[in-house]
Amino acid sequence: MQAYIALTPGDGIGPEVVAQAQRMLDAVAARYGHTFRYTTHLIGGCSIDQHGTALTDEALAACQSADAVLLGAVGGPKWDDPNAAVRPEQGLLKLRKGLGVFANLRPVKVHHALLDASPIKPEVLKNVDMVVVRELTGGLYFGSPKGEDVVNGQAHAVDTMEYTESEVERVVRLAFQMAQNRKKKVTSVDKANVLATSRLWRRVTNRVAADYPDVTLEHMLVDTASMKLIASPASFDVMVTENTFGDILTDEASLLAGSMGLLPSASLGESGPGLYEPIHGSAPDIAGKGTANPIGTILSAALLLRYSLKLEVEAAALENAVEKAIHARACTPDLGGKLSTSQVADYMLEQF
Ligand SMILES: NC(=O)C1=CN([C@@H]2O[C@H](COP(=O)(O)OP(=O)(O)OC[C@H]3O[C@@H](n4cnc5c(N)ncnc54)[C@H](O)[C@@H]3O)[C@@H](O)[C@H]2O)C=CC1
Ligand SMILES: CC(C)CC(=O)C(=O)O
Ligand SMILES: [Mg+2]
Repeated sequence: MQAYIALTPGDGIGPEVVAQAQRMLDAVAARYGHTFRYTTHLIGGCSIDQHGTALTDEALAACQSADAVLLGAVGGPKWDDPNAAVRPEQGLLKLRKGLGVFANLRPVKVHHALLDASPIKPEVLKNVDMVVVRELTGGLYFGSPKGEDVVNGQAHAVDTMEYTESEVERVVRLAFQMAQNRKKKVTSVDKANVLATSRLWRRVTNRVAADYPDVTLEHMLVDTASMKLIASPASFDVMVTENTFGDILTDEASLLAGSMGLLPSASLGESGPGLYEPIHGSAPDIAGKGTANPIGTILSAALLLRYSLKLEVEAAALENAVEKAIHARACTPDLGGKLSTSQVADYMLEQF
């Protein structure tokens, strides 16, 4: 097949990990007789430096016309001035909104060869295989009003958590559909004892659940969920939650797998290109050192093959290459290995 993939490497380790994922995609194309065409676009701090904005309309339009978008990460200390009018993260939010990708799927698996890489006891990690479905284009990151002003002579800031019924319904429905093909359990995470948005979330989830009688639904408050994720992670199958809760809970969940550098994500909408990115940020503390773990981005490329290009065999082959590398502990220092970012991909390519 012929496919057009837009690359948005971004800042910090973003370009380092996207380069390795692109090498893996090229290997897939060569082995299975596909042609992948790429364009590369600035996003985040590098776009601010060049264009004064974190994502130009032209870059967004190019991503919208692609079959899929593969992103690295945005941000870094250079652009962290609290007084700055433009921030790198605005580019990422504009891209997610512009692509309409409301559901961010973040699978969390524990590889038996990495049990010692996690601070959690091995017996607790047994049978962990879950996916967090994070709402991605609503909630606190997008609600209005948002911003700073002065009230009664005092600096004042506001962020707004808002959701409509249809925004909740579409992402919850997707979570139930995923659960039907998995262990048939949905855990909906909210803060319904305090937040109005969570009470709406819970009501809509209960209504949607009636359409999926084969799936068990449990509701869990987010504070409890953050504890259970560490205490009994194997009890989860599909966890569905709003934007901010999902953002935070998945960084926590990366500890189960062993490193922030391991977890991939796929962001999907009703139609149009999907957006694929590791769950981590631009990791300024290791940027430029060649030690970033590329696996989260390579697994994101596998999800791109699966969801956007419908190439299941190819996606599984890429995941298998990652499995082999992990099994052999051909890994970067975050997993106790000695390999560089590109050497991890070298190893996978040799086995591919
Ligand atoms: N999707 C995105 O583009 C995101 C961007 N950010 C931005 O990234 C910048 C840094 O944020 P942090 O809070 O430091 O979060 P981070 O996710 O970049 O890093 C957290 C920790 O995980 C490690 N880490 C992350 N990815 C890794 C990888 N692939 N291999 C090995 N170690 C890895 C880092 O070295 C660091 O110690 C900030 O500007 C933040 O706004 C943060 C999260 C997501
Ligand atoms: C950088 C933020 C906009 C979001 C984030 O941390 C994430 O998507 O994981
Ligand atoms: Mg995050």
